[in-house]
Amino acid sequence: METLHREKVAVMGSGSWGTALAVLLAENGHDVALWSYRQEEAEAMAAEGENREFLPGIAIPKSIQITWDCEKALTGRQAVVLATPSSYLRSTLQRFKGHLERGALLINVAKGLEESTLQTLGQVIAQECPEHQVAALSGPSHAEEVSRKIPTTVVASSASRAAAERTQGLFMNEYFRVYTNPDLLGVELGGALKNVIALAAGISDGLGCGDNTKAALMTRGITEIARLGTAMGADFHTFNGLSGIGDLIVTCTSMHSRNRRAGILIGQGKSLTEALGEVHMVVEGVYTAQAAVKFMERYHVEMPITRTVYQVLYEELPIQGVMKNLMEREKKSEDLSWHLVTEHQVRWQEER
Ligand SMILES: NC(=O)C1=CN([C@@H]2O[C@H](COP(=O)(O)OP(=O)(O)OC[C@H]3O[C@@H](n4cnc5c(N)ncnc54)[C@H](OP(=O)(O)O)[C@@H]3O)[C@@H](O)[C@H]2O)C=CC1
Ligand SMILES: O=C(CO)COP(=O)(O)O
Repeated sequence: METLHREKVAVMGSGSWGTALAVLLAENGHDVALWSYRQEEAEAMAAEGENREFLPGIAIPKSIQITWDCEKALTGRQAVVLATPSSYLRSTLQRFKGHLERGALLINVAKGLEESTLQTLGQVIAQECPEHQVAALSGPSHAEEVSRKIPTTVVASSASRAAAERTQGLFMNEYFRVYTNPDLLGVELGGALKNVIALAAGISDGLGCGDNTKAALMTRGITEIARLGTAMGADFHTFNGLSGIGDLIVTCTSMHSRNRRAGILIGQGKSLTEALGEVHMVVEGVYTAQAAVKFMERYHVEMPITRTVYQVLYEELPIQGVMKNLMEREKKSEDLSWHLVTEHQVRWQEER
């Protein structure tokens, strides 16, 4: 592996993902500050050398400066990793943007959509910090595995090639392989929307359905994600990549997935509140489902799995009705190539 360019990096958010990435960046030789929004959390991590609540068993190197003081975390740092849950991204940015260094690169690692504005997280960041370049790091990557150096691949995406390549260079090492991808919108949408499909996969497991059902949910799930994504202007091919189908596979199959675990509990008959309490960590799909329903209405696309999850979470669709809802819809054609579908349909029309 080529020698790394050492940078001063701030990781803003000390949940499981922020902590795992801070450890990875420090191991890559960077000078890292890890910011927690709560003083007690920062002090506990500093005293224990570990994030016992969100990433137990992983030693936090002493070289990492753990702090709850935004100014301390950001002063002199030219790369800033945004690792808070998506619902707190805007408020966190508003709290600390005054302390950002001029020209600092902002790298979002959260996965979600802002329901109140129907913006992607990249758009939220660009709106709050218009002077800064924005990148995203996304893909199949559970913190529990990355922090144990289990081989993992992700993508670094930005409208700016230089920003994507800089992000790639910051994170890449022998167990964490980073590809670049220029389609920031597609990368963000894949990362956010797969969480709703993972809730469906969990519900299916909780209901006692089988592998056939899971395969169906994953395949039709990526189809509906791509349908919305391409309607919004994302590149169809991105959904075949790590931040699309790759992340969907890991989230729908792994016991590390909080979305899948919450889905299993709901499928077993627990209420949303009970499921969230039991999982304890952030279950992004619960919030993304609300935004996704608004997006599908705005872009006039059908997303039956996402809509069904929304109905279970917010409209009291009985859990026994989930499969009926999906299986007994009207007959359909398996529309796979969104960029070609019009051409095929025209040909079919001509054949009639
Ligand atoms: N974990 C993973 O494997 C991966 C996560 N992600 C994404 O990373 C993002 C962060 O998730 P993750 O690290 O897993 O979250 P966790 O559930 O592990 O931790 C959530 C963190 O958010 C903190 N928090 C709570 N309220 C606020 C607030 N008002 N402002 C700021 N922070 C707050 C919590 O602190 P408190 O102790 O007070 O509750 C806690 O530190 C999510 O979007 C997730 O989808 C992406 C890839 C992998
Ligand atoms: O995005 C993730 C892995 O890539 C984390 O997924 P969960 O939030 O479902 O745990």
